This record gives sequence, structure tokens and C-alpha cells, in this order.
Amino acid sequence: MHIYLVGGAVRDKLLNYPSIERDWVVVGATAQDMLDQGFSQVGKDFPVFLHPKTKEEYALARTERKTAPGYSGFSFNIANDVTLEQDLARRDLTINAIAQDENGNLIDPYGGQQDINTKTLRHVSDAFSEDPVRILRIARFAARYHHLGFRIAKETLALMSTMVQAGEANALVAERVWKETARALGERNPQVFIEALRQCGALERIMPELNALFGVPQPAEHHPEIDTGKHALMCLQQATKVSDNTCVRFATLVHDLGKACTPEELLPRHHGHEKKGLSLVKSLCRRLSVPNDCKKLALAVCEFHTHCHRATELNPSTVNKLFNNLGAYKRTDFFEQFLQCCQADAQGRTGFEERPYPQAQYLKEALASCQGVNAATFMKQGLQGPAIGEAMTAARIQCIKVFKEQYQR
Ligand SMILES: Nc1ccn([C@@H]2O[C@H](COP(=O)(O)OP(=O)(O)OP(=O)(O)O)[C@@H](O)[C@H]2O)c(=O)n1
Ligand SMILES: [Mg+2]
Repeated sequence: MHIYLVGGAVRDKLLNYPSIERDWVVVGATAQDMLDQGFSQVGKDFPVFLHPKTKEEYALARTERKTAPGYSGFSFNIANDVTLEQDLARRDLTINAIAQDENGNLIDPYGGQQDINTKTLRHVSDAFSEDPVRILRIARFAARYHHLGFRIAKETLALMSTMVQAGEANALVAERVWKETARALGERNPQVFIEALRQCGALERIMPELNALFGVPQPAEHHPEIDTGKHALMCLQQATKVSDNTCVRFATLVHDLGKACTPEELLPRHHGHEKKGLSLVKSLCRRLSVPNDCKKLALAVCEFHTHCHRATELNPSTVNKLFNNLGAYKRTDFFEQFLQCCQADAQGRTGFEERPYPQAQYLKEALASCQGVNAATFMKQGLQGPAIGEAMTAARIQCIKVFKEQYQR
């Protein structure tokens, strides 16, 4: 039995990039050999085992054969005569198909090191198309290593497009799409993930609402970049500067979905796009099984981002309503995430990237000015039931009014 380190750990070491986990491949062993050595099997039919102590993944060398279209039909050849070269051949990218033996020697039959040197994300063989998740993975790697100069090889992008045309992107399971998307959103250049998916046609299948924004114009005066899809990507890029949070990045990306619904005769203006976007955000979130916290933030940013941009012009009762809609009187974390998304939106425009966004500070201070208002005061005065709420609303509006007058002076 021979054991080799493979995948991300080898790749990231060569890239001098931090890597969290280690994956191993075992050549010349059977499942029984692994169990005898104290490993535990991950799934009943899956030839992957966990090390008794480190709990790292050890996979038997295998070749994969697709038995049905889409994502479900796999069978494995895990006979103990599968060679290391055969196992590496069925992997996704050449840079992921380098093995390292116990002495530190690299086994690299498919030119992985050369592709690391030329910063190329290239598929190993035709076996690539056996797994549609790889479309997402390659887009994610493109986002992850973009700052190092990595690009997807032309022939790999072409293969991804062919897979999409063959219906493979439709077969992706929602949870997997979201998992890969969430990971990609956490990278330094998440907009590259979306761009790559768009280039191969997968975006149209998995996020049609977002794909529809490309080619939709906005007024050049506020949006020198004009194209709404481009704006969405620029916003996402800005979001990485204001927050690491997945939900902030996701909500920023989808805040303008409503702009795809604007009737042609109204273009490039998008009156009412905020409310129109809500059903699109909902359908996107439903299809991808987006977790509730991200969906909630996305809906709030979609509906209220324009309010936030116009914060200093809003009358005090509208500001109070906005705070209520955002639950800001109860908890400020959601409110602050909302402000971060709005800032990323405002700065996600050509020439506006460095422009300050005083609206966020304005709203934070307006909220703080209401801090002294509490139910106990009014209860002590003898108010009961709905009268308490009404008195609090009036008091808060008054506080915001005073704050606004001071601000304007
Ligand atoms: N759909 C997939 C998933 C994984 N792999 C192979 O299995 C290895 C380990 O997979 P995984 O741990 O998911 O990814 P890593 O490349 O190790 O990247 P990360 O750093 O994110 O773990 C990959 O390098 C690749 O060789 C593959 O070919 N196709
Ligand atoms: Mg790994």
C-alpha cells in the first residue's frame, strides 16, 4: 500500500498559499485493508476513509465512470490495481492532480507544475465532464487565485460551455450550488466567480435573474459603467472591502435584480426597481436554498437601498419606518450589515469607488439619537397597550427630527 498527499495541500504548498486541510490517496489497497488498519468509511458506497487519529480523508485510488446523465449516476472502479496515474487522470485540474510521496517527491504526470508556473487552470482530461460540480469549482478557483494572475485555459472554458449546453448545469443540486457560491463569495475576488459562470453559460442556468442584468443600461450620469450586470459585479468587489460576511456580499450582489424588469420605454431609468426585485430575490433564494439570514438581508437591501442613499433627505417619520423595517431598534448587527451593502452599492460605480458614503454615519447617528426612548417611561406615565407603541413612535420621530435639524446646521 502506498499513500500520497494530493489535491489542495500539494497545490497550495507549491503556490505558497495557506491551505487548511490535507487529502490523501491510497494506491494498492482494498476497502478491507483500510478497515483493518482502523480507518472508518465515510459513506457506504464511497471509497473514502477517515484516518483513525487525524480524521483526514484517505481515498482509494479510483477511476470514475459516469452511468447516468447529471449528478447522480456514478460508479467507481476501485480495484486495487488502479494506478496513481489513473487516479490523477480523473481529477479536475492539472494543478490539483499532483501527488507527493512520503519523501517529498512530486508525481506530476499531467503538467500541474508547469500550469502553476504559467498560472493556468486547465482540466486534466475528458473525464472532467463527468462531474458538473467542477463547473462551479473551476469558477471558484478562478476567483480564489485571480490576484495571483491565474486564468481559466481556453480549452477548459470551452469544455465547461459544452457541459452547460449538454444540460449539466441544470443537474446541479441546489445545496451544492449554494455551498460553492458561498465559498466563492468568501474569496478576495468573488466577482470573478460570477464572471466565469457567465462566460461558460452556467450563470443563465443557475442564476438567471442575475444573468438578466447584463445588457441592461442605467443612466450614465449616476452609473458611468452603464451596464447593470457590470454594476452588480463592481458592487460585489466593493463589498469585499467593507465586509467578510457571506450575507453582506450576497445581498450586495443581488440588490438590483429588479432592474431586469424595467419596460424598454423607461430605460435607462429604473423607477420602482426596488419592489420589483423582491420576487426575483425570493425565487433566486428558493432555487439555491439560500439560508434565511442571507435571504433576509438580500430582501431588505433590495427594497430599501435607495432609501439609504437618500437618507439625509428623508423625513423623520420615513427614517423611523426604515428603522422599524430593518429591526434596527431591536438589534444593530443586521442594520449595520444593511448599511455596508448600501455603501458597496454606492461605491460599485466607475469613478465612485473611493467616494465617502456619509449616509451610513447619518443613519447610525439618527438611530443613536433614539436610544433614550423606551417603553418603561411611558408605562410609568400610565399608558397601556397600543398607546405605548404610539408614544414611542412619536418620541423617536421627534428625536430624529432634532438630530436632522442639528445635522443640517
Ligand atoms: N469535483 C471534484 C472534487 C475534487 N476533486 C479532486 O479531489 C481533490 C480534493 O478535493 P477538495 O478537497 O474538495 O478540493 P481541493 O482541491 O483540495 O481544494 P481545497 O483547498 O478547497 O480543499 C481535488 O484537488 C481534486 O484533485 C476533483 O477532481 N473533482
Ligand atoms: Mg482539499
